[in-house]
Amino acid sequence: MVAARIDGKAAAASVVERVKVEAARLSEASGVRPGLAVILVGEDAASQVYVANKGKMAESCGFRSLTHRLPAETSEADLIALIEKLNADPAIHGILQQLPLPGPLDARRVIAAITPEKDVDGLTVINAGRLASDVLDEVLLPCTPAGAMLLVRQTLGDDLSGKSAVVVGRSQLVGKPMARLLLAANATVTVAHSRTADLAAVCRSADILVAAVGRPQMIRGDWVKDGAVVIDVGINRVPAPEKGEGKTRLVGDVAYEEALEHAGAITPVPGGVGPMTIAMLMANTVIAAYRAAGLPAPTF
Ligand SMILES: NC(=O)C1=CN([C@@H]2O[C@H](COP(=O)(O)OP(=O)(O)OC[C@H]3O[C@@H](n4cnc5c(N)ncnc54)[C@H](OP(=O)(O)O)[C@@H]3O)[C@@H](O)[C@H]2O)C=CC1
Ligand SMILES: Nc1nc(=O)c2c([nH]1)NC[C@@H]1CN(c3ccc(C(=O)N[C@@H](CCC(=O)O)C(=O)O)cc3)C=[N+]21
Repeated sequence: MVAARIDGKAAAASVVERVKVEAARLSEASGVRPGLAVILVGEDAASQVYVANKGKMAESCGFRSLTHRLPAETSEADLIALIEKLNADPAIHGILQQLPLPGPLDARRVIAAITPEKDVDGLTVINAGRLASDVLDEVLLPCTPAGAMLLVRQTLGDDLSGKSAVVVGRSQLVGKPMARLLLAANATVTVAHSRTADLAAVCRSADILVAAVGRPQMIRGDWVKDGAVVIDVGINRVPAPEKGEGKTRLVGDVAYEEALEHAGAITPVPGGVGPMTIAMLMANTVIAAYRAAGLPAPTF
């Protein structure tokens, strides 16, 4: 079998088209323009790229977009003071604190300062709790699992009854919320992690295999059940001497070429889940703006 390639770039473009329409509708109904504030502390190279992409995408959606770049030495008190100012600013509907934070800054305390209604990364305890408790009409979902789930639904439909899903990774940002979304769609879900015994055998049981580990090409082709849908969340930069000295390329957590021989459908890296993450951030911002205006929010 040769797998179908799941085109995350195209799916992301269609989400962004809907976001633009919904933003225009909101502006007509209430004069509100969605506002997104991104906070970047320090100089993390990868984060710089994501932040620039997010800002460009927000502007193309017609949002007000602000990026706060703070030096790595910023104190926790100053960072939290900025977040509190943004919490109180009626022109801002979404606040995204780029992670990881440098040095002594405590991500848990910083994230906790964000008002849950503006938490477009879905990382506050309140939004994690809403997802865990099926309070889905009020939740803001983490963008990456929400985007990955859209790709699953596009491939298999909305109801995953009778399907087994394996999520490799249990982070707060990706693995755990992904498992909860698959469960909400009626899949039978297993969450694997670094302490799992015989990971290859666990993966082979999956009709839907989600890799969110952060280890380049760890999941081999023969770990993939024939016909499975493979969602590769991993973004790993590896040396690419074939492109020239010192060059790098992005690979996922799945050995893509090998997995192509087994999977029914698979997301590439780049061009899979990554673009969906940014599209879902725009979707969350427009959802937060509708709710702030007291209007029923669109669903994606
Ligand atoms: N496409 C996108 O938009 C995004 C991509 N990413 C990428 O997704 C990947 C995962 O990110 P994130 O969840 O934040 O990462 P974390 O490092 O927070 O979590 C990694 C998870 O993988 C598990 N793990 C590590 N090594 C192994 C192993 N050998 N076998 C099985 N499980 C293992 C860990 O297990 P344990 O809990 O036991 O330590 C942990 O649960 C990264 O490559 C990241 O760059 C992240 C966010 C967005
Ligand atoms: N608070 C927080 N929220 C995040 O969502 C978050 C974060 N911190 N820290 C880092 C990770 C990583 N992440 C990516 C987003 C987009 C692409 C993306 O657009 N990728 C493109 C290509 C990127 C490229 O070429 O460099 C693709 O896969 O096709 C990748 C990775 C969000 N993260």
